[in-house]
Amino acid sequence: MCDRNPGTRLDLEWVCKARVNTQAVLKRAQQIQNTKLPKNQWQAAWLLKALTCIDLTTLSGDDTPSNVQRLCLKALQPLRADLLKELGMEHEGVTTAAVCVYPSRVSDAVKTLRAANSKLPVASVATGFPAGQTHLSTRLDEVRLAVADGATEIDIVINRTLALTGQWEALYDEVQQFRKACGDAHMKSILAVGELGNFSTVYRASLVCMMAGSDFIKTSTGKESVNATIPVAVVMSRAIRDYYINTGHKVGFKPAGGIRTAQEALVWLVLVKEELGSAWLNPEMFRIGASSLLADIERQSHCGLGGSGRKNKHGDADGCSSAHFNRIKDRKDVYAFL
Ligand SMILES: O=C[C@H](O)COP(=O)(O)O
Repeated sequence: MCDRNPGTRLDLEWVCKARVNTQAVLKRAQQIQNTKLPKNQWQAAWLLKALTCIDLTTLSGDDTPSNVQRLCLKALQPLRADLLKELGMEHEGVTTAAVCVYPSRVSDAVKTLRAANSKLPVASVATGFPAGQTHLSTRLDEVRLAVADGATEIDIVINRTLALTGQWEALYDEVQQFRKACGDAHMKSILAVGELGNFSTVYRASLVCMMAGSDFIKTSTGKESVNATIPVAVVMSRAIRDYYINTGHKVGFKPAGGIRTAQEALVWLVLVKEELGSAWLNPEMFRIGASSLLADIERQSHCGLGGSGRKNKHGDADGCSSAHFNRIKDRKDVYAFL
């Protein structure tokens, strides 16, 4: 990950005066959703970009060492070898950005990745995920234990009660303590936007989390009834942009929850490119938290490369003729531009 956000003092005047124009946000979100998505030779490159920004996640009550191991191995080899070869990326070490698990599964992930000689980051959710309704001392211990087990990224959930009741100083103080407990581990702050009521509260909570030193702000846990949406992402991106303009510190953005299709992933890339710019379009500054997006990206990459996802009578994947290879040979360059 890139340079850390050191945070700033709590600027309560900025936080309290901030108002979000709902109609303007919805209009902008609509424009982004109507943007023409990349097709043909560009699409595979964009999908590859999306794939490298995924925090490949499993957050289930029935997680076990073996399904975490499988998740890690998938994160290390997220795309079929033949598809990578078609993209000319077979020697580039393409992986997802990180794996993301519950605190009690961190050691399983670390063990698997170490055995594979990989430095892929392990992210742990923490602070009473998903609700955040445990005592502060318990939430802080959870962060410290996950770091001690080898997590290098911590996805904390914020205390929604404090945000909903406008206790910004208390929220700032808690998030600062989480950041301290993280030590060198990078901290992503989950706002759980589906529970924050309105866009102004989302914007204010985003500012407070960034002022308290969050390295990323993240939309959702994936467990609320409303998770990552484009309008809320417009609001959070504007907060990131405003914070950057005012402080010079870049904070990353992580939509998460309910992102399941390659098409949706492309819209998220468009949003980041349009609202934050290309400097954010990389795993250092942008992540997609997702448990089941990868399968569709793999499927669509194959289709985007001319395959139908079916095998022909010789058992080869459709659409992988040598003429086809020639048509796509510049995709590696395309990828480099994104
Ligand atoms: O942080 C990541 C989310 O929990 C993933 O949500 P999802 O299972 O809806 O993809």
